[in-house]
Amino acid sequence: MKIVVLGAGAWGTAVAMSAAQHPAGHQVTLWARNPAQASAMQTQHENTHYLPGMALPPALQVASGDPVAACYGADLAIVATPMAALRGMLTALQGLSMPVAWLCKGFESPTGAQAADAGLLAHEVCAQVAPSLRSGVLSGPSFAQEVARNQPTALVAASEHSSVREALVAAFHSPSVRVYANEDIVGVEVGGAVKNVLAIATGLCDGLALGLNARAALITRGLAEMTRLGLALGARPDTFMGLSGLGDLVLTATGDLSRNRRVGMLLAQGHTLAQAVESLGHVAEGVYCARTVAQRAQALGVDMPITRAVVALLDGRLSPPEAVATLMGRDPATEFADRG
Ligand SMILES: NC(=O)c1ccc[n+]([C@@H]2O[C@H](COP(=O)([O-])OP(=O)(O)OC[C@H]3O[C@@H](n4cnc5c(N)ncnc54)[C@H](O)[C@@H]3O)[C@@H](O)[C@H]2O)c1
Ligand SMILES: O=P(O)(O)OC[C@H](O)CO
Repeated sequence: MKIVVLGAGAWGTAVAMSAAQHPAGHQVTLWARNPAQASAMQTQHENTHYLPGMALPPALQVASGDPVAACYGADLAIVATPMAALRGMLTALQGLSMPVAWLCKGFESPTGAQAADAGLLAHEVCAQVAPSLRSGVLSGPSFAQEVARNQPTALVAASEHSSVREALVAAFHSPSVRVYANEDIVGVEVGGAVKNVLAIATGLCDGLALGLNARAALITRGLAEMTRLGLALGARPDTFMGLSGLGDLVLTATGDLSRNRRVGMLLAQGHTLAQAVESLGHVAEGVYCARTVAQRAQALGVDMPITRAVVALLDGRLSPPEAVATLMGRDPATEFADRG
């Protein structure tokens, strides 16, 4: 297969490296928007800013310039930018006929003239700007550094189009990566977005040394609120027990490679949000989509107390100890309040 990965951050680079070593001998091109970064990767055989210390496979091609031109002749295009760049990239790609999948995990955060609009999931953005694309998402518990080292990883390919699911499995299922297909793109995207917000909460919890009991409680109650939002948006309940739900939540909420978890830990240590974000050097999508998650939940009448506490923390309305006190100070509740 010919595969183009558009976006040369940590995850786009890792995914391109993995595909370029696939036993089927895929031809893989990694496209960077910054020509200087592309030429540095070509000469150094390394993405020194976003994935330092990982040698790029010799077969991996690097490109820059027009992203649509980079896709000509490809069998599969992968959008590996953050959520904030997805709309622009899909608008550019709207006329393509090959399957297109994105890797970003979040809700779009509306800005400028659209600030009052609801923030959208990636497939909702695609429906607005590129409805004729055959599209989907590749998600699941996956730290870029581990995939770049070919450490065992399981992903989920979600799309309503079987040809997109099949293309993603053919491209990425390998001796080190298992790719499971799922038709529930709503559930897969909700899991990938909300786990980032919840990882900020567990980072805060661990940064304040609140203990393992507290972290397990946050993960479990976080899964409940993620599931409630997903069901209200039309997802299937079992998706939240899968790789993009429980799997990615456990990884991101507990794994020290997580940027979102690190934001929570830095806030607990007294850093400002601006300092925390600046020190990462990478995107932490939970910072940008927490408010949107809370707004969409509120519009649907879905209770998401952990998400609300994270938003108040990020907005500076609550200090780290106050955010914890707010969660612990809630009235007693039934564990499964939605049971019929
Ligand atoms: N890093 C991971 O382990 C990982 C794993 C799974 C999913 N993801 C998701 O993948 C997405 C990308 O994450 P990342 O880790 O690669 O981020 P990163 O911060 O490492 O890199 C972001 C990349 O996007 C590029 N970019 C930003 N705006 C762009 C634009 N307008 N056009 C083209 N390129 C643009 C940047 O130049 C950079 O190369 C995020 O939504 C993230 O949640 C990341
Ligand atoms: O580093 P994070 O917090 O963006 O998480 C990376 C991946 O999404 C984990 O699956």
